[in-house]
Amino acid sequence: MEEKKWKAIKKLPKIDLHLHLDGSVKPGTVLDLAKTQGLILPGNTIDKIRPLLQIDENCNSLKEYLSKFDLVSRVLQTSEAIERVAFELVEQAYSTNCKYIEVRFGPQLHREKGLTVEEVIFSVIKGLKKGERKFGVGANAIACCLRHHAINQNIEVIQASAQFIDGGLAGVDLAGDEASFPAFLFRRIFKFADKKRIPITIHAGEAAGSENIKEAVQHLGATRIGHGVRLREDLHLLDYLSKNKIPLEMCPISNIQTKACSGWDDYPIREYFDLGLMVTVNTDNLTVSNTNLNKEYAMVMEKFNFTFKEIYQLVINSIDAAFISIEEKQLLKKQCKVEYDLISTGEEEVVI
Ligand SMILES: O=c1[nH]cnc2c1ncn2[C@@H]1O[C@H](CO)[C@@H](O)[C@H]1O
Ligand SMILES: [Zn+2]
Repeated sequence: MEEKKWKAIKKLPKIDLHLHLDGSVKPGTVLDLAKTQGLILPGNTIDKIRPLLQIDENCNSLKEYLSKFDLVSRVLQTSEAIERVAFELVEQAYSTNCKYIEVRFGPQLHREKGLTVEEVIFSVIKGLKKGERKFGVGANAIACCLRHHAINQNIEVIQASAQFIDGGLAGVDLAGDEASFPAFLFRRIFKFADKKRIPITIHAGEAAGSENIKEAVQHLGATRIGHGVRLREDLHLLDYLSKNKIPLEMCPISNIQTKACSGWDDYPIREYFDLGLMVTVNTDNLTVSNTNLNKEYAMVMEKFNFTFKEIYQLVINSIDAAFISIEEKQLLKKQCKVEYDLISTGEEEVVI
């Protein structure tokens, strides 16, 4: 990419709405945590541990991608560790000039040493808020139900989440192996979340077809869709999402790695944007996908010829899609506009 454009992308104020905590732990922190916890990992240098946490170009499916979360999970079983990685995630966001993040995690995945669901959520929020204060990056949590977990485990997540709503938790999600567990299996769980008035986003149309997106918006109460790459399989549904401004949290680099489509040439982000869908750009997992928000935006600009003005529209879409109040959105928009005006003429061109 041209140096001038890359500089502009780095300076662009950005938002990340789809970012997993466990998939974004720095390799050095994994080593550090293992050392303090007295755990022996299959590698004791960053060079040895990084490939065990990161997907390579041979990844063939979401299922394979998800296997990269096993190792990191071993060090994320204490309140201190969880709080630390949440704090560091805000710091990582700050380093790419990201102004607001929503961080998702599966509370049930951090209970091997006896933490309660509430304690896990509390630790994540504590770390995020500490980071928010230090780096000036807004940060809220999203609790994930897992597709392979029992109903009562997922109900527990919703129940606990309800206690933290407006106290640092912005919503709930459904994550995990989409190909093996279709969305309709989770109606009861998300009816319950809806009843508790918790905002809902659902991973759908990533490793399975558009029927999961339909189910998510029609029956699970989703007001946002995680990925939604396969929405184009159902044009009627596409029209519905477009008319109702239901945002897609697209994660380009991860979507290519998990084979949500056959490759960059086949990635529908430009098509969706032009059709008026509320497209947003996100990272998914900083470590597993070896990505950051600058890389994601640069990729979109380069591969799909987005002008700088269109790129900024993607940022505005993210603010509109965020699970925050109208006042908070207005504040973020003001903050972003000031920085955007410094790097753009307002036309297609970029000025630095
Ligand atoms: O792209 C994805 N699709 C579906 N599930 C995912 C993705 N990335 C991560 N997770 C799952 O969400 C859990 C909580 O963060 C992770 O442990 C992983 O299993
Ligand atoms: Zn995800």
